[in-house]
Amino acid sequence: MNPIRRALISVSDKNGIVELAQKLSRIGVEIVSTGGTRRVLTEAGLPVIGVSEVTGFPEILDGRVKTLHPRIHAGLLAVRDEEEHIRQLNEHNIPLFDLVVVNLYPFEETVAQPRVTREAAIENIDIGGPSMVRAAAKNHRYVTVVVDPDDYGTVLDQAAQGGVRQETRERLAAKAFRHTAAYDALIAQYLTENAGESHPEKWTVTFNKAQDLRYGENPHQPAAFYRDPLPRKGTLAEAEQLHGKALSYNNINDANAALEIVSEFDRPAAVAVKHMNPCGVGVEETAAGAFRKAYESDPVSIFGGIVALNRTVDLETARKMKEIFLEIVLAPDFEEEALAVLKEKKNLRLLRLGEFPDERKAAPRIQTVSGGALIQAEDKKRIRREDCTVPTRRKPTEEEWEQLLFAWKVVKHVKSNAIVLARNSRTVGVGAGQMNRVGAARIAVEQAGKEAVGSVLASDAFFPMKDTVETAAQAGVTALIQPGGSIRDQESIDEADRRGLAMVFTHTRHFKH
Ligand SMILES: NC(=O)c1ncn([C@@H]2O[C@H](COP(=O)(O)O)[C@@H](O)[C@H]2O)c1NC=O
Repeated sequence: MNPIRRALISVSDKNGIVELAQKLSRIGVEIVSTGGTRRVLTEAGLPVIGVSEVTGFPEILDGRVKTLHPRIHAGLLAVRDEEEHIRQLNEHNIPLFDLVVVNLYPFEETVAQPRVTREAAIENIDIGGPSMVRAAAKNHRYVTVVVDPDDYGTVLDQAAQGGVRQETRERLAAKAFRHTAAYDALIAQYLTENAGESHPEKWTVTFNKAQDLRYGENPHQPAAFYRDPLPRKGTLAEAEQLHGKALSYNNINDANAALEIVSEFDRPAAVAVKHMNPCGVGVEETAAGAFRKAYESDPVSIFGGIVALNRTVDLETARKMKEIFLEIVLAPDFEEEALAVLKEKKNLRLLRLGEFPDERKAAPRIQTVSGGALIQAEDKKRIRREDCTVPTRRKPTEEEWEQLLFAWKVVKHVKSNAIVLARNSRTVGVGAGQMNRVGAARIAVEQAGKEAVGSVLASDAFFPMKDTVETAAQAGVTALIQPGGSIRDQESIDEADRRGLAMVFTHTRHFKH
């Protein structure tokens, strides 16, 4: 147990600080503070020593230098069991600090503001605060460090009982280093993004915990959801849950997949997702029409699915949704009557995105692997008709072009190897995550059944052989879209020509694993 005799308090966010200082003062703790903090405490009638009185030096450079002084840092870092350290402190008349209470300049809040200037951001980089926190945390054998008001109570209780326990000091030191590491990571992230660097030599992003989850992908896997400290409008992490049970790990993952797919479309679109793959996607003139199409795509798989819309959910759509069992409905907004209808379903989770920006900031994709991490840019590439070439004799009709580009947007989000069959702006068959391409095609064709006739087929990567063209043709598919680029492209082109199919090359691959 380490008794608290002297505390160094320097906080930007002054909430709760007067109460803490009052209680410390009551148990006989001497308080030393920086300018603004001292003023607040003095105004509350507390006896406080100014940092300048300890350092014998004024706070200068608009506060850029206040606690950065040997008379502060020696008092934090001295090893108290080392005679020589104590002798040196005595020689220079340096006081020891037993407790450091610091919260830092609000860098996160500053850069979260919409039109923050670089100057404002830089001025909110705290230097003296993290130095004190790190010094105290390093020397936690003797010093207690507090960076979070949630810990005031524990420290006060223990201080009142004679001193702060070792395990508390260790826990608070770890928390302090997490705090300064996250603080610096955000500064590094801000400056790195501003410098336009995408894959720097060190990867130092930080996330704040949004919520604990009951478990991860399976009940024996502990899990939590973390959010980017910077506001990313229109993202899942920013969505507001309006109703229903708490989200699970799999819910969040699936909802994210649904959001990514529905964001591809400018026209009203609805997407139903199961296990990270779309089981139904529909585009129509209205939200209700889009949802009806997504439902008709695969009325079996949508059961227990996650549905995302890129338009406000209206009463008509809500009524249709209510007829089936869904886990989540995610949309930019809900009309009041629609909300009332959907809320009748006790467990249905309703997520409001607020806005639905056309171009969201691409977030890097991080995949941990044994001993490391793979980091890549998000696949934000969108294909336009002008990007494509048509190697077959027959060119797609206007209707086929529309359906091919629709299917292409969907196949981009299906796990590889991926094949999507579409007709009338809705999916009719999805073959996902197969180990060979023709296998995915067969699944999609089988699922489509009669609806394969007159449909189009999209493939996320090139045809290594002509077998997918054969499978498609036999099922009644009339046009195909694929990246092209196989050394055996000509065989697929010849096969398509022989059967009168139109084929489009996008020259872009959309693997998704
Ligand atoms: N420069 C310094 O020596 C310094 N020492 C402490 N600070 C910060 O100043 C803030 C408190 O200032 P004040 O008590 O004057 O309101 C705290 O967020 C603290 O982390 C400093 N400010 C920035 O680096």
